[in-house]
Amino acid sequence: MSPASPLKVAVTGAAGQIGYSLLFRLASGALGDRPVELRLLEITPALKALEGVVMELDDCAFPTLAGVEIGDDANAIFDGANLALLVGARPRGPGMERGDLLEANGAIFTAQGKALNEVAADDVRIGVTGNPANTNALIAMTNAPDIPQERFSALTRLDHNRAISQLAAKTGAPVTDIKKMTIWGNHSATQYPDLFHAEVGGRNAAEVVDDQAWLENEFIPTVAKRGAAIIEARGSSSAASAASATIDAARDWLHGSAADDWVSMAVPSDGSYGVPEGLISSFPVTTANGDWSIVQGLEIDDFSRGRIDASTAELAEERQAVSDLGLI
Ligand SMILES: NC(=O)c1ccc[n+]([C@@H]2O[C@H](COP(=O)([O-])OP(=O)(O)OC[C@H]3O[C@@H](n4cnc5c(N)ncnc54)[C@H](O)[C@@H]3O)[C@@H](O)[C@H]2O)c1
Ligand SMILES: O=C(O)C[C@H](O)C(=O)O
Repeated sequence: MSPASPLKVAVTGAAGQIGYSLLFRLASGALGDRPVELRLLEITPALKALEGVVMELDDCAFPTLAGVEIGDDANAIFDGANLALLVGARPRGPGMERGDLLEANGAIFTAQGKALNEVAADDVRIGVTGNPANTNALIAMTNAPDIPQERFSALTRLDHNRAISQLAAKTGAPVTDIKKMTIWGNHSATQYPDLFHAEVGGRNAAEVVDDQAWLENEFIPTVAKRGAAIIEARGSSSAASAASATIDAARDWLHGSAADDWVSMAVPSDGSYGVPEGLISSFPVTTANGDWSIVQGLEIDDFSRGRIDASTAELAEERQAVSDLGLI
């Protein structure tokens, strides 16, 4: 493919809340100057609403938008996709955990994994935002045996960004001074936002904060339960911030992370840091040339070990549950 040809970006759930923010960012150049062709998948009853969103996209006259195709057939929409952002899924409501969505959303990712396997471009990268994101990514990956496993990831960048923001507020540092944040494990209440390897202005974040009680009783729960707090406040789940994190993750995956930093991505484990192989778990990663690699050699103390193990145990339970449902 020549560099000037449009990047074909497939987005599922395009008529939903996240879609309403995400599409306009993608179309206006958030992934770079290369024109994008949007390929938007929805369920049949939502196509009319999606037509309205496309009218709005047209009305923006974005120079970087090379075309838009919409439809309810995954095999047609994913055809030739270089990037697939799997957002479409039922969101949780008040009082639900993300794991409650496993059965409802599992079937979607089985079918979409199969369709991607059939028709996506050879260089496709697949980012899963729809919840429960890690296990949905596992389902899609397992149902797409011809696509290399490292092309699948699930979104923990929103948690990563939330953690940066909370640490910035605590220390008074600008977000640009905060580096090497890590989210480990599942995009769920068991996730482990790790300050022991993060830096504030080049200094170790846990030492700068020097307050284990804040770290345990405020920082970790605030980040891990932020999704629920937003649902409680807004009456519906995070949308613009989720779209923004989806863009951050895709941009860094395609174009590379900063030399002095790393990002959090949920990727298939190779057994690093004792995370069982094959689980899609969040790790600190660097990205370059469209590939990610897990940052190696970090020391994990007993506190962090316990937190990582708890979240990966939940991922193993989710894997068992979807296996029992015949989805993988
Ligand atoms: N990983 C994260 O950080 C994160 C953050 C926020 C939200 N989410 C999740 O993202 C998902 C979408 O959230 P939302 O607020 O946009 O929800 P929404 O209900 O507003 O939109 C979801 C859209 O998906 C569509 N859809 C359903 N089944 C589909 C299918 N088989 N194919 C294509 N489209 C389909 C629906 O018609 C709907 O338009 C939810 O699962 C939510 O929990 C994840
Ligand atoms: O919490 C949710 O259900 C939505 C999303 O995963 C979030 O973290 O905001």
